[in-house]
Amino acid sequence: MLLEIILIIIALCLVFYRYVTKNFNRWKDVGVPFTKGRFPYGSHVELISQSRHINELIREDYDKFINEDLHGSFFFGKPILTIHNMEMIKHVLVKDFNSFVDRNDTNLIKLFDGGEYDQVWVKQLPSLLGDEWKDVRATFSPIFTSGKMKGMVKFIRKVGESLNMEFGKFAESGEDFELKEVFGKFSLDALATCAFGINPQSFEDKSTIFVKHAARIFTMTTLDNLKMFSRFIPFCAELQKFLNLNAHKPKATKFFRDVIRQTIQHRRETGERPNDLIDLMIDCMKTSKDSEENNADVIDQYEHDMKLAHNKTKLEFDEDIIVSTALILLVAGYDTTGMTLSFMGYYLSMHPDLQSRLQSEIDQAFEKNGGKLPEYQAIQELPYLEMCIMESLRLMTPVGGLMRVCTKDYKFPNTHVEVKKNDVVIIPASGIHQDEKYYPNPKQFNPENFSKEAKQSRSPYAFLGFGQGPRACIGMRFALLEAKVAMMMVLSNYTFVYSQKNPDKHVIDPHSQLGYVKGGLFSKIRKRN
Ligand code: HEM
Repeated sequence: MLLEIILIIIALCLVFYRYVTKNFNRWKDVGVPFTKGRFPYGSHVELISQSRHINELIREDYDKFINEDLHGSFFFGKPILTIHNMEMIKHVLVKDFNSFVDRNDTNLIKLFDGGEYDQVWVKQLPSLLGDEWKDVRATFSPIFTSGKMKGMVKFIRKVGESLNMEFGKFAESGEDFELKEVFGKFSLDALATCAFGINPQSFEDKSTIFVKHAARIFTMTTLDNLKMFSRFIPFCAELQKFLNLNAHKPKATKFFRDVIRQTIQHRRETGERPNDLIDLMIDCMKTSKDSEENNADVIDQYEHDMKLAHNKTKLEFDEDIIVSTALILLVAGYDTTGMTLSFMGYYLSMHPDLQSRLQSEIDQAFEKNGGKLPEYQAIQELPYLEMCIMESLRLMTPVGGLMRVCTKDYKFPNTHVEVKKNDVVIIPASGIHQDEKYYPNPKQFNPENFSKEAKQSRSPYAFLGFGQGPRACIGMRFALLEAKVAMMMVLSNYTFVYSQKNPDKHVIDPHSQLGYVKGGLFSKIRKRN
């Protein structure tokens, strides 16, 4: 009996070994340069051991193959194709988008698919597939038109006042402070106010239940990783779903689901309508006129590329789609925006001359509006402010690699390169953003990289901070508005001053979901005269 058991275990191990390694010759066979795969993790054990951040690995691999059009690697047994060539990137993200609609393949989606609370995550925009994604994206895109964003300024300004009060305390004490701790609170409160109808008041009290559950959502423990990756083991995902087991922070997920359901119910019962993102989402569920609004809003090539040509197949969703969407707006927007503001504060503290140029632009805008924060349109007309935000995003890119899955076999035009259905394609944003072909002195903070002339002189696909094409960041306008309002309110009153507490060398914290700096980024702040 013992012998039979040992033989069965050996046979299972061999099957598993074969299952993982069966594609390890894939890139060699088609003549694509690649990083070798090793059993069981693929090309980068650091991703499993969590000793390096993916953004750094993407950048290093890009540099290793910098003169190539593309390179291959493996994640566990999955072949990954990383594309460097701008024309090929354009095909994946925009021109032949219909062959690369999804961000996950049906296997990767298993990571999210479990019990009742995991379902909230499976239904989210970033994970949805094919036509279902198109339906949801087309339904909710209208909430981010510039017309709708105008109405958000009042909510963001209110949270900006708390941000200024917090900075006032640091200016008085002269203390060094960690930038993301402060900007994170701003970003959380701004998003929660707009997407959940609740101001968590993070500046006043760190221990509110909303803040605690949000902190849990943004933390990934080793146990979380184990639960999630266990779903790669054959039949494990199906079993967990059958047993209603949840891998994605069920307590916090339940909390947010209940909050949003209660808010929707309250609005329905009372007719209250502050016109925040929740109201706009509820409206979107009722109307199908979104495409007209989108068209009216197209302003440049980026927006043009982002347009999704799709006739919705399913106009009615249940309320859970609002729950999932509100939660993903919080998750996708919180850290990205908090980090971007932190990087910007850090770079401005390092470059007092650039900071004072930005302050002059902002001061003039306030003066023109009688000392008050300008209206939406005037905020959009501050070029240097946007240049500084984009340059911060270029140098410290929160989403270091854009992911697409090939949804039908595809051959890149005028090349011999073919990708098969279910192959994963990565666009290495963190590598491209530091390539001197596109950005001279790429390690230097230089907002001039985003002057009109500089932008015209390089491919539009050389900047991928918000992604590109129909699957680009849906919240870009909201994020930029949030960042602009925050910086205008802060810089009109205060000046960032470089802190000696900053690390000499930036290492990206492998435990941060997006690429934030290990140990944090510090600044001091001084009240302006
Ligand atoms: C500076 C802040 C932000 C940055 C840098 C950022 C960046 C990105 C990037 C790179 C993507 C992937 C795009 C692609 O694959 O082509 C993305 C997707 C997404 N972002 Fe953002 N984002 C930010 C803020 C926000 C905000 C504030 C929201 C919501 C209000 C948001 C919601 C989303 C959603 C829902 C997706 C998935 C879109 C889809 O799959 O259709 N993001 N974001």
